[in-house]
Amino acid sequence: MPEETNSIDYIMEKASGPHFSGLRSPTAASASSSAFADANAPRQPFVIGVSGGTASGKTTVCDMIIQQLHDHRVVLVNQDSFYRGLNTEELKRVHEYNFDHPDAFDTEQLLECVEKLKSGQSVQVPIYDFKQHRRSSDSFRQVNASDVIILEGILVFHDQRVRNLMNMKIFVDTDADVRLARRIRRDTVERGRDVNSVLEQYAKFVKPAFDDFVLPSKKYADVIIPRGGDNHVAIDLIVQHIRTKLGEHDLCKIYPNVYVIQSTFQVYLMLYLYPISFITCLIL
Ligand SMILES: Nc1ncnc2c1ncn2[C@@H]1O[C@H](COP(=O)(O)OP(=O)(O)O)[C@@H](O)[C@H]1O
Ligand SMILES: O=c1ccn([C@@H]2O[C@H](COP(=O)(O)O)[C@@H](O)[C@H]2O)c(=O)[nH]1
Repeated sequence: MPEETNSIDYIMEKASGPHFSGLRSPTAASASSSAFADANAPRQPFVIGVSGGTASGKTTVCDMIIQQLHDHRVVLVNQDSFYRGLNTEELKRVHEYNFDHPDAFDTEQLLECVEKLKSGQSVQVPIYDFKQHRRSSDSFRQVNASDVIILEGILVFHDQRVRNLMNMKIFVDTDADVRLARRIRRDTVERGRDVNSVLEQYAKFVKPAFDDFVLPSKKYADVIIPRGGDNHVAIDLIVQHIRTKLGEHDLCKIYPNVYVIQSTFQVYLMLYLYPISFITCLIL
C-alpha cells in the first residue's frame, strides 16, 4: 500500500466510484452506463467499512464520524453482532476457541443484513454478549434505513462480497502495544476477563489472526488512519468527503437538470477547451 494513500486526492479518487456521481445530458438521459446517475433514483446509502486490529479505536473513530455527521441519518453495524455464539460443548472449552478467525462470524447473515440496509429496508441485528459468548435469544437491535451505513469490525475487509458493498474503506492503524494495553483494560473492566486469560488469548489467537487475516486486509483500505481517534485531521477529511458525496445527491434532487460529474482529467480538459458550450449545456 503506497504511503500516499493518506492524501486527500487519493481519498477522493478511491472513494468516488459511481456513488451519487454521474454526467447526464438531457438527450443522453436514457443512456445506460454505470458512470451515469439518475437524480430521481432513490438514494443509495453511502456504505463505509471500518477495519483494524482489536482495540485499535474502530468504534471510537466511528463514534467521532457519527457525531460530526449529526445532520444526517447514520447507522452503525458491528461485525461483532454476527459472532456465531458458542454451543455448550464449545463453551466448556472456550479457551480453545478462536474468536479472531473469519469462521467465527456468520458472514452470510452479515451480508444479508447490509444488503437489506443498502436497499432501504430496516433490519434486526443480533445482540452479542462478550461475557457469555452467546447471542441474546429473544432480543434484537432494530436498525433503520439511513443515509450512511458504517460497518465496523476486525474482519470486515476479509470477504470480497462484503467489501464490494462498501463505498469507502477505512483502516484504523494503531501500534500493537497500545492495542494490547487497551485490550487488557477493556476486557478486564467490560468483558469479564482476568489479565492472564487476556494475555493467553492474545498470544494464542488474537496476534496470529491479526497477522494472517487483519493485516493482509489493510491493502483494501482507501484511507488508513494512524493513531485512530487521536487523528482529528484524518477524521475531519473523511467527514468532509462523506458530506461531499451526500451533498452531490441532494444537489441533483434540487436541480434536476444539474449533473454532478467526477473530477477526472478528461473533465478538466473539457472545461478548459469548451467552457462556454459546457456552461450553456448546464443552463439548458
Ligand atoms: N485515542 C484513544 N486514547 C485512549 N483510549 C482509547 C483511544 N481510542 C480508544 N480507546 C479505548 O480503547 C478501548 C478500545 O477502543 P475501541 O474504540 O472500542 O476499539 P475497537 O473498536 O477497535 O475495539 C476502549 O476502552 C476505548 O475507550
Ligand atoms: O466472545 C468473544 C468474542 C470476541 N472476542 C474478541 O473480540 C475481539 C473483536 O472485538 P474488538 O472490539 O474489535 O476488539 C476479537 O479480537 C476477539 O478475540 C472475545 O474475546 N470473546
